[in-house]
Amino acid sequence: MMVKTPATPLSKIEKTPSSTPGGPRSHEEKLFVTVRVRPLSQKEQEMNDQISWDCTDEHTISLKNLHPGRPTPSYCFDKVFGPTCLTWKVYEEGAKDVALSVLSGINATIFAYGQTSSGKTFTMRGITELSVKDIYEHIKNTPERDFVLKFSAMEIYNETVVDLLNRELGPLRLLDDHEKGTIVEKLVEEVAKDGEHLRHLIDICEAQRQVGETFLNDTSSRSHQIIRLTVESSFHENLRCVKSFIASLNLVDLAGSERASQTNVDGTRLKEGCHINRSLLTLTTVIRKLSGGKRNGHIPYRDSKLTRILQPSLGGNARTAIICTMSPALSHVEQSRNTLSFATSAKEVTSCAQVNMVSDKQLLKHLQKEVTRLEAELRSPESSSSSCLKSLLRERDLKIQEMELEMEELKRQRDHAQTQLELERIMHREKKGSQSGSSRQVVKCLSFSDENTSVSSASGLANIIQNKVGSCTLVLQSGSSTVPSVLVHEIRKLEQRQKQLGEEASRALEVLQKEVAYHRLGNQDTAKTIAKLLSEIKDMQAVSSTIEDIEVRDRPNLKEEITRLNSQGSDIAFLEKKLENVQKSIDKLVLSLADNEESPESETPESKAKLRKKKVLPFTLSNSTNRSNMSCPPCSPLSSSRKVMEYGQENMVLPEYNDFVCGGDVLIQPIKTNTPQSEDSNGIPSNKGTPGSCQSKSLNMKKMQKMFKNAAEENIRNIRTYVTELKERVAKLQYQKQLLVCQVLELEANEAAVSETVAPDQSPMSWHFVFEDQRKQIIMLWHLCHVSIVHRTQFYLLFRGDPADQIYMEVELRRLTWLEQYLAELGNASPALLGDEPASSISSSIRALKQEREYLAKRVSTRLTADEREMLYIKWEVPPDGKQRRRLQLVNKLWTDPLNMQHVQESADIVAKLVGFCETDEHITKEMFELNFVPFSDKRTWNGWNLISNLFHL
Ligand SMILES: Nc1ncnc2c1ncn2[C@@H]1O[C@H](COP(=O)(O)OP(=O)(O)OP(=O)(O)O)[C@@H](O)[C@H]1O
Repeated sequence: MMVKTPATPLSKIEKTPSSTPGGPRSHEEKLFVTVRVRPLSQKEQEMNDQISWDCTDEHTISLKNLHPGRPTPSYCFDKVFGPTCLTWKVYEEGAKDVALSVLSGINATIFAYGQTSSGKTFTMRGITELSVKDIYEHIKNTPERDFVLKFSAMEIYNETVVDLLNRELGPLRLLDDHEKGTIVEKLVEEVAKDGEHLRHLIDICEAQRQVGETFLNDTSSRSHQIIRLTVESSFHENLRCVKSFIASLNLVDLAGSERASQTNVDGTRLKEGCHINRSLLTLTTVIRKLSGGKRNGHIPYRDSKLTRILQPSLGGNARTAIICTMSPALSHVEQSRNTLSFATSAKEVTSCAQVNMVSDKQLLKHLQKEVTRLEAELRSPESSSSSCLKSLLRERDLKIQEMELEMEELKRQRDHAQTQLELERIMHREKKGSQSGSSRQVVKCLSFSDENTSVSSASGLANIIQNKVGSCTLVLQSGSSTVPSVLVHEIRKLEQRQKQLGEEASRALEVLQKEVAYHRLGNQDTAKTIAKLLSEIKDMQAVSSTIEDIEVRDRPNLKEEITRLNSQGSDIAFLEKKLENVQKSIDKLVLSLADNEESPESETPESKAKLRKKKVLPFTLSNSTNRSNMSCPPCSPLSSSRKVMEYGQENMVLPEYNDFVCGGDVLIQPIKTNTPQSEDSNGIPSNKGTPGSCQSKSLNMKKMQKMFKNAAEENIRNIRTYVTELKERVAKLQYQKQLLVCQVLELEANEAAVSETVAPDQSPMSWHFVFEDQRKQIIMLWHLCHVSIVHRTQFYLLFRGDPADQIYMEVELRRLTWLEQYLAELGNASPALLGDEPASSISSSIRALKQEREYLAKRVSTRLTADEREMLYIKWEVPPDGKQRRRLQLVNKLWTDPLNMQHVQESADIVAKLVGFCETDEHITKEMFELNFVPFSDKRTWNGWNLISNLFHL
């Protein structure tokens, strides 16, 4: 079956093999990388800053030739947008294609990267707005598909993930889901009703975002923001849901990638800077590693929350567009070059997007969820469907009450007529007694509805009846005698009334009889469904017990166990299929029960509408909170129950239902409405089989309805409980299987890691990359953990990338990682839990570092010449503020910018000079770093080391 392509032209998407019908196929493509240069800002203009970049053509950007004679670096990208370029163009040419992939079931991510104030937020706002507009436009133009849009948004601030729709939730955890990858626990997902609602949600998130003022940007975004639009779409053919897609579009506005020292940061801002840059450092590392080919060893996605969340977008199952923003100003040249270098790496990264079709299994899960939700709704007293059922029952009760009242009225009128007739008879007898001898006789009034004996035939009577009504004397004379017309008229009226009463009573009775027959049919249907359910459950029991048998067997080893469990997959799938059938049957049962309760007479247009709505519910794909139009059509149960209803309404044959027994009681006796009425000894018509008996039948009817309902509900309850138990068993088996798979994977991973450490199979080139990477991480961790700068210097200068350094690097990295986590935990723990001791570890480290700097500052005058000092003061921009302060200021600037390798190198050189360390010093050996951080203790040779040992006694 062909999937219709979207109406809006999605040129590239339609061409990709991934969007071709017939199943998900992956499509490899490079990340789409563009660069946007903003105009000079007001501040930059005021400071007479120069424009230092040329957008040579729409793919190339080059640094202006400031030093004639030297070569000018230039960079090529998928697109380069100059300062005059408007956002809609950036969207059209740099993001639209990727963004709209989400409509074809392909994950997409667009993110903006660049230093603070380079225009990331400015650009992403426009891109988000235009994407939303196009997505809704597409939905409007594609009526053959049903769409549901879900919105969520999060912020990563200081390595903490927060929900931007509900900050109250506090920090959110990241969980690993074997199907979906990393998921953010408890992240609120809101269904967007329309474009306006979506924009409102985006505004809420904007307002919630952490913004702090930095030197470069008055409204600097200090956090990474991810807006996620999840699009579910399904395509229907002949009222059947044929294909469903699900994909997410991530719109990511990263925090500034600037160097901490450049943003005039301290305190809180500095801490932010470290975290922001740590995330970005990991992002850079990930991109760099991916750009070198995926086989280039381990990709450290897990090193930061940002990269964990964006993992699928970084070389995974997503199409990705990166917009790198930059300032044109000369003062930001270094940062802009960093940005361009990041963009250059990103260009080489390949992703492998595929169409995400909702598999039958997922659909089944979804439907099961839906069933559970509906069941919960049914159980809850306030649920909509149960209140709907209740109102139907109320309607039914009212109808019955009305009918009972009507019967009462009919009975009353009949009694009244009989009394009148009786009265006339008595008067007639009196008259007869007083006029003995005359050939007069009382006209006998006839029973209800008996034409042969009706009073109408009395018109030809020859008898004279005299009666006195009020002031009139009514006389009926036989033969030629005259009959007063007023009396005849009265009698006819009575006759007519009698007849009407009889007819109305018959009609009322017929209605009740139809209802009874209708219930009987409904019951047959219910019984059939229950029988079918029981047989299905038997099947399931058989499969389930087979699986359980296998479960208790001995397990030779994990791998065999996995193979065995995999072979059980089909059994589990069979069980799941069966479960689905049972669920459907239950729903059918519930529906047919509801149908059966619906009397044909009480089927008002409103109740019909309710009924229709109810029938569709179990087959709706989305939950009730989704104002979804994505529903599968009503299926088979409806047609059968509808047939029953039609039969009940039109073709009902009044039953031979003497045999209709419920709980051993014969509930209804056969009633023959056209049987001639019998008379009692006084000639008064008998009540048996007359409308008078309808009241008691109506009561029986109510009783019967109740019994029906209770019995059916009890059955459904039992079946549901059983199905739930089976579901739990299946889930347990699945869980055990996953657990075992995880164990095996972990074992394999450990084995691989061990073999890698023992016998590194790395080329010198790849070791060089690993070394660089690890060194950067170590430098960042030293900074975060307030490690002694003497230690940093010694380590930095000793380990320069020799392959033999690998083990030392590994050990240092592991220890620092542990240390950082330990400090972070201390930072997060409540003071009550900490007591006095550990909290002081952090501050004592900071104190020790301060003392170390003071100690080194004292050595500035002894270890450096006046010229050397002066040069350093100029180079490190230390103003002449008194001797001691100047020296300390210089030392305080050392080792403060962990991202700037030049700064790190120069800091290390100065500290080495101050402590008299040289790499060839025979007392300082690499071995001393192998097992612990407390190094060589000979103070004579290495005066700084006594401080270091304090630092690591945490
Ligand atoms: N292309 C552009 N045209 C005109 N003005 C721009 C452009 N890009 C950015 N700006 C302006 O520059 C300023 C900084 O932009 P923006 O806040 O988007 O930077 P940012 O990179 O998100 O910064 P931060 O990382 O600190 O949040 C804003 O006043 C914005 O309006």
